[in-house]
Amino acid sequence: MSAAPLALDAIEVHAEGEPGRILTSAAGLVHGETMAERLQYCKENLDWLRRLMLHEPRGYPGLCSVILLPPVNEGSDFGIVVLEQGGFTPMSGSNTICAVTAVLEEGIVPVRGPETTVTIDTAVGVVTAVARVENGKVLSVTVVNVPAFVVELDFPLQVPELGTVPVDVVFGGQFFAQARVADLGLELSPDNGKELARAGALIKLAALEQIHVTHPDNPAISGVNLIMLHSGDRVPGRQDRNTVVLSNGKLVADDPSTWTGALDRSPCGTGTSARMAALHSRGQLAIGEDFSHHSIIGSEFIGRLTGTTTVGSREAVLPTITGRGWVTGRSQWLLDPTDPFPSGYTVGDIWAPGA
Ligand SMILES: O=C(O)[C@H]1NCC[C@@H]1O
Repeated sequence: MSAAPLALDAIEVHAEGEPGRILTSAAGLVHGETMAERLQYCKENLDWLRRLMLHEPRGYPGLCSVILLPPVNEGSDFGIVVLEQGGFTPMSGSNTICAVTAVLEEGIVPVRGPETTVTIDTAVGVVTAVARVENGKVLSVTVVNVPAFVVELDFPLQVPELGTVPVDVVFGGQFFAQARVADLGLELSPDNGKELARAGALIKLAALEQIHVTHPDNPAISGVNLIMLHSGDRVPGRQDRNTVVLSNGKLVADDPSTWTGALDRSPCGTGTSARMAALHSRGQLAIGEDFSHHSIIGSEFIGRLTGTTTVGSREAVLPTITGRGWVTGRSQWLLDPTDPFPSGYTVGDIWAPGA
């Protein structure tokens, strides 16, 4: 008799265009008492699972995923660890919106009223989300994110091919380097996706070498993870827009021309949080003001800063992000013991070498 395949249940969701595969039965694979220990366990032991889900033949370059976990804090509904193409991450806005939409619409967490508050443990702290629900349908999710803070504005990053690119180094749940797209001679249009992804790859390679950042309260969270290209100074009446370039596998330092990143299809929740911290620091966004942030496909998150705080010795802001999620499918993913690709595979036509 042959051994049974590994079976993982999932709810497929997208938040303003960004796909998130919510794994509802993978918690048994993750160990650790705290969320930080669980994230570390995933990084050290479960990269095969990340690649199994996100790579071919079960995944695609634009896909993210989330492992739903039992809560570690009293009063929390569940915990999350996020699987992105570049690795495991502690927090993600679009993926939190996907997870909250999935658990409420599929009855994993009960709907407690037309405004249901869900409390989520992450490795960067407790995040709450308020879902507006009508007849079982989640209309929108407001994520009350962890504090966001600026590390440095206009850091002069030396980027091969692009020259000196001023970037804001900012934390919004993960670390970002954020550049004005005009400084790269590019425009934020879906048709420019390849050029934007390539510029993001070049900036990320440079950022990994030249920018060294660590979260003051959580030394395990370090290094620039994502690159945002944005529309620049906040100008009244002009639409604020951005794209975040997601690492698609390993960056190949000696041959960035082969790199094939994917752009976040949503306006990026952690990126929008970080962007609001930079705008606030520049005097371009007040506490309590709505910040309408559009993605490369024109979808929108509404961000808002609800107050200020400190993180370590840094001034920080308290961001919320509101967006919508839609369930696109229910799935069960199998891994047969005889499958010759137990952690999927990638091919250089659509993936980075070494992904
Ligand atoms: O919304 C966000 O924060 C994200 N979307 C995909 C990658 C980032 O984690």
